[in-house]
Amino acid sequence: MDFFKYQGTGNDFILIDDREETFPVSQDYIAHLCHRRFGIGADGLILLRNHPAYDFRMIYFNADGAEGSMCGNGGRCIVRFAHDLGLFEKETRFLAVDGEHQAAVNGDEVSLKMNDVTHIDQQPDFTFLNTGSPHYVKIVEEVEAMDVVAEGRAVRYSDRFAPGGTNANFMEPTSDKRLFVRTYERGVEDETYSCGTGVTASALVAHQQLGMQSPVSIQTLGGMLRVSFETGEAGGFSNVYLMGPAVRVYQGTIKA
Ligand SMILES: N[C@H](CCC[C@H](N)C(=O)O)C(=O)O
Repeated sequence: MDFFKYQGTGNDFILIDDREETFPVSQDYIAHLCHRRFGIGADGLILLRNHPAYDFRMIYFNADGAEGSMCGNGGRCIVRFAHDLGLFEKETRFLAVDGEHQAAVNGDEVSLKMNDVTHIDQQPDFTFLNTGSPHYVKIVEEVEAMDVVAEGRAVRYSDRFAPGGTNANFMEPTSDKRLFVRTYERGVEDETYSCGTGVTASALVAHQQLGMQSPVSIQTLGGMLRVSFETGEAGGFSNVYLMGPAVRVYQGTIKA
């Protein structure tokens, strides 16, 4: 079976063209393929399937092999993959676990429209919101020096977010238009180099809490992303876009 490897700001994914629907979906098998020692190695695996009403359908699995909620960087990578497969030229519409997404390719950049965000749970020392996946966002100082794995894991497994858990983002404003964000990802159970839905959540929190204006630039361990948005009804957000590079890095064959 052929596979392709893509990455978007260092969030890396195995992409499979599964339009024939022959991929043997099983949690153990997907976890094995994503394993960085025994497998190909990736933060997640994504199947591209046909859909009668859309250019394609995205089915996303976290590195632990379980089907995940929406993945923003994975969404940008599958758009690049569909473009490489010749499924569209400049703009596309596809279906993911959280509904319809529009996207566009422009050189190395892929811009992905995210779902509107209506409900934001503002607590005294953190914010919780869903940008396709659940995200805890905390504003911190010296994010580069933090132990993101230890602190993120404590949040992820805390009673507050049981039983589903959450992704955990730690963000530091570095100018009036810029953030540095680090993310502990549930389902990978580690810090990743970048998390698209997490960066999106962080930008919206930066607007709400710090008055940061769209577009917000976000530095991650794996590179720069941008998020643009409009403020909607009753404190919500609409026309939310996640933008940044997404590229193919190699291709190969999975041993039968
Ligand atoms: N890396 C992803 C997030 C995956 C979500 C996953 N960790 C979950 O909560 O199921 C992103 O770029 O948005």
